[in-house]
Amino acid sequence: MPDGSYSTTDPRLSQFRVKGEIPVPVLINWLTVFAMPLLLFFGWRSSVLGDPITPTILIATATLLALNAGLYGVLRRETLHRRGFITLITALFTYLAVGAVEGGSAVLWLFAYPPIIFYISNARVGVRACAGGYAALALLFSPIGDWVIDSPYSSSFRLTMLAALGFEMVTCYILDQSRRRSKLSLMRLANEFEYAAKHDALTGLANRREALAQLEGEQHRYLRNGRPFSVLLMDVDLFKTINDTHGHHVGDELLVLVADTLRAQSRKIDTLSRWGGEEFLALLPETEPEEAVQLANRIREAIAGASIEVDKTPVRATISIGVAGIRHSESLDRLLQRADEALYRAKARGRNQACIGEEETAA
Ligand SMILES: Nc1nc2c(ncn2[C@@H]2O[C@H](COP(=O)(O)OP(=O)(O)OP(=O)(O)O)[C@@H](O)[C@H]2O)c(=O)[nH]1
Repeated sequence: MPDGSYSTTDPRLSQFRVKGEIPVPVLINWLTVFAMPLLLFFGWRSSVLGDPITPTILIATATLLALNAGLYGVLRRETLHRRGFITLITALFTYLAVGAVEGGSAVLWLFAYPPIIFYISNARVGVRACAGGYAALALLFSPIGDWVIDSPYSSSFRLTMLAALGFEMVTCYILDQSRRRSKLSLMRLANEFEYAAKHDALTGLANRREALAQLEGEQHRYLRNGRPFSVLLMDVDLFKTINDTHGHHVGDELLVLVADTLRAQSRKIDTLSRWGGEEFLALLPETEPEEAVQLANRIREAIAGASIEVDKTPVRATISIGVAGIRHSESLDRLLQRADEALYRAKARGRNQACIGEEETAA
């Protein structure tokens, strides 16, 4: 079944991109582009108004924001980019509030902080940044703040600002949680679809399409670095008789038993798949045909020894196996054809046997 472990969701969520969603680095760069003229304009305005510090702060912030974006363009380090941006805007907004820039009205820019911070960082960082910012503003607006700065803020402005900002932060948190939840369910759905597209519903083994994809991957590895691999093509013997005697549902149970036995007998690196109705294919990486035959016999014996109970009577199945190992630069079709021919021979020799391709032994 698909991996449903999404309890620590944030890192995986940020990697999972829903179509149409603005990527965080793109948003940061756009915000930087919009912020630069604003910062330069207000910097110029403050210098005209005779403020000695604000122009320097605003121009320095604009420069650092541009540098942060430029650095991302070169290094492509998303975390660095995001952290740089958060640090710069946090410092800027702190200065706007503490410095009471524009006669104190610049503190209104704080309303831009919660939506940005929740979008570009994970929920934990968003909550911490907003709670920290809110506490700092409450402190600034308290009598303690009045000792520190010559505050231009009226008491009604302070009250409204704190209430409105608190309201906005809570709303942003709720919306962000909802966005994350819907993203999470999309992610689960995508995972389930991907699983269903690659696996057989009855046995849970890889399906034929996935097996072919794995075979192609293994063949590329073989052509690149010469690592051999083998395949086992397996077919349940006289399966029609089992179905006819006990019913289709018992046939299905036996297929599940065969799949479970295959899983128990093979290695982690092997790919097991349901190749067709009662046919299975095992892809055995880094395995010479001789070793593959040994494994095939182990599987065959294990399956012959396993049973399901029908009306208190054990019902068993046996399988026949065709073994083939990749040779020279042959195609996958040829390899599978040789495995099929070997399987045919195993059936012809009386079933419940593993046969290796004849050319294999001669090679
Ligand atoms: N229960 C069940 N039966 C299936 C499934 N898929 C295919 N089959 C049956 O598998 C049987 C395959 O029969 P045959 O191809 O005639 O071969 P066989 O009876 O296994 O005989 P040999 O292969 O010669 O040993 C058919 O009766 C199919 O209906 C499935 O998913 N569930």
